[in-house]
Amino acid sequence: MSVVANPAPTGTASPVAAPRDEDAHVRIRDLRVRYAPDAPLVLDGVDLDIHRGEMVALLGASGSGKSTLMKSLTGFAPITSGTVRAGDVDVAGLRPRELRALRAQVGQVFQQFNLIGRLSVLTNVLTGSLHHAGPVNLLGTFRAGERRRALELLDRVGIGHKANEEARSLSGGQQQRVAIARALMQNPRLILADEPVASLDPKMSRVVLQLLRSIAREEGIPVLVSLHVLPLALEHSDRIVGLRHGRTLVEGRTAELDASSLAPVYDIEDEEDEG
Ligand SMILES: Nc1ncnc2c1ncn2[C@@H]1O[C@H](COP(=O)(O)OP(=O)(O)OP(=O)(O)O)[C@@H](O)[C@H]1O
Repeated sequence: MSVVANPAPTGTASPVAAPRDEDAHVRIRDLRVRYAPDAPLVLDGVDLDIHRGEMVALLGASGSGKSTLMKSLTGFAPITSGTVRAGDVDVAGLRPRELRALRAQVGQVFQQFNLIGRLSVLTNVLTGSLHHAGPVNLLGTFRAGERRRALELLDRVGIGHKANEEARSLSGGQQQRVAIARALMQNPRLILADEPVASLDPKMSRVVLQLLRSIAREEGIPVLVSLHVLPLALEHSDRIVGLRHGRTLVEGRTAELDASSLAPVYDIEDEEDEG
């Protein structure tokens, strides 16, 4: 179970300890990250658990460390101290080959979709399987089983009828669903979605977030999603973690949080006081 943080008084934000479950798929403990030896800490003692079947929303002002926290799970951020575990893998100190294997198991979804626009929707989804394969001719050599699976996934995200269209001809919301199908094509053990709805209108944002949450629930894949819009986090997550200046300011079950308990995450006056 989790606790609702008592938002720290102005200027004294502090991490909040919540009871931890040793079975969590993701277990981050006391993570500190700095990008260069003399640079300031970007993450300063962050703990995070994500369980199977759970969608956790990451909130925080620009620069609070959300992307860095996600990158720590795929070895793209330097782990200065602390532990980062994904499944049974300790991310710090992995060799390049081990890192590639880890990344193959993590589905990633980004704000800008990152599709190959001139290729078909189906081929874009199929590229998700390349994480587990050697170099392949993108246009010809996917196996029939992979094509079937890609079509199933396109149906799963609601755009099977678009399979043969060029990716660039789709709307933003449809492209993001292609990106999610591509992530699922990896058979991921974890999905990281870094501001996946920042380029979408409110209606499409809801569609995409509902889809991610249903994937978490129905496939049991843990999902970590960073968001900028507080009501979306309150509507579409099981748990919320609010970062501020690289520290956990608020953490709790979404059902136990509301806009006022999360407001300090974005408290601008607080920043001015600290300056
Ligand atoms: N590769 C890097 N090298 C040096 N500094 C970095 C690097 N990546 C991020 N930072 C710094 O780390 C801090 C946190 O950045 P990060 O992107 O993690 O924040 P964020 O909360 O995701 O922000 P946003 O919401 O704007 O994407 C920022 O001060 C940023 O400049």
